[in-house]
Amino acid sequence: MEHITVVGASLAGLATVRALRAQEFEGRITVIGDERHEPYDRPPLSKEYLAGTVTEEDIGLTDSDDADLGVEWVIGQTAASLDTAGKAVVLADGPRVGTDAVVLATGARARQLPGGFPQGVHTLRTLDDARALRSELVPGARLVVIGAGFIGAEIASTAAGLGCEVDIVEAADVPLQRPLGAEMGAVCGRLHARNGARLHAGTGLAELVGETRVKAVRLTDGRELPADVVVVGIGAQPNTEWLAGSGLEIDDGVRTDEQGRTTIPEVLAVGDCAHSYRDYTAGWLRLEHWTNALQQPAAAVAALLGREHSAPAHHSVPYFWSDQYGHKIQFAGHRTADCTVQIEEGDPDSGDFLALYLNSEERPVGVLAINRARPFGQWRRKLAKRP
Ligand SMILES: NC(=O)c1ccc[n+]([C@@H]2O[C@H](COP(=O)([O-])OP(=O)(O)OC[C@H]3O[C@@H](n4cnc5c(N)ncnc54)[C@H](O)[C@@H]3O)[C@@H](O)[C@H]2O)c1
Repeated sequence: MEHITVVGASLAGLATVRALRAQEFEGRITVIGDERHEPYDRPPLSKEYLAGTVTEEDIGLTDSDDADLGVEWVIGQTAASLDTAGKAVVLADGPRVGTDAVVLATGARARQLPGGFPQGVHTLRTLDDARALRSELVPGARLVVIGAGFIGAEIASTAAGLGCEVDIVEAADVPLQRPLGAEMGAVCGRLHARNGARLHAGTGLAELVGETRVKAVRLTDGRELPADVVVVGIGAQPNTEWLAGSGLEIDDGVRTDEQGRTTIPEVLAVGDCAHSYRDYTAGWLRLEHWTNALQQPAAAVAALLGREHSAPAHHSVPYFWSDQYGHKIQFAGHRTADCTVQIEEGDPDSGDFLALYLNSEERPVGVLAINRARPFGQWRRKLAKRP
């Protein structure tokens, strides 16, 4: 194998390149990325970068060691199709990048509302999105956030800290219901009220009011919330449309095994765009977590280079964290519908506690902590030891 092409120049793409060199691949590497920026870290976009406490330079992911990776960066260019038979990635403006293998690391994008919308309505996924939103979050601005998931909650928290008036609209009965369940989702929901943001749960967006510029948000329950700025944080979808016709199995992401192998040899997928069979959960999961984008590529590269036996298997426990109103929320493991929650230490209402998720056999399969990083780390390691 002489030339490997990585499509996607964000965390998973960069982690792939680093893993290729760390695992002694000495051939040519090309990285294609459609954003016009070098790889940067996304978690600060809804937190410190939005708050203005870190700069664009601070969130850059590459360091001086990366200069030695010997990579050809094709930045600001979109891959339009994958010709698996002809072994090439075809760029949107025509050129073909011939290659021996491809690692897909195209990530996901923010789900958009259908139809057009007036000015003042934002999504947040990219640095350019964050720049545009940041300029609007001035003290006293009335912000309505649609969706109280990770993005919505973090932006609400940052905006409240900047002196904005914040309303959050959540379709489910509590925020973060899918990852955390109803009981702990409600605990996270109470953080908003305690910090001056109004959470409207169990209702959705009916209409954005305003012709050229947004003025209000009309809810499905008939209420109208005045708005100077609106953020839509209603989930993400994998960037895989360009792979239609490639022969890859696509179903909410590119289907892969634990190591990122697709159904086509020499094509792998990693990070947010990969819908992988996970040994840890004995099921299919498309993880949108930073840690997965960082870790999965090393295993994928080992599989690609035929070095699985010398590289550690990728069985890591799913993990995410979120920073909201000065609270560090951390979760590891996998919540299933039959889980019950047991408070191990602290008190959920104090915003400082650790809870275990027990399956029907009373075995811990997940751990949630707010502001309890140390015991959380111990539990995370214990969960990782589970077969
Ligand atoms: N700390 C973190 O891990 C973190 C932080 C920011 C972003 N992210 C990533 O960013 C991506 C997007 O995050 P997100 O928060 O948009 O997705 P999400 O899936 O976490 O949350 C979306 C929320 O919007 C709600 N919703 C959906 N449609 C709605 C509607 N019409 N009206 C009101 N509510 C509606 C859902 O019930 C859900 O609570 C994900 O990939 C996420 O992992 C992660």
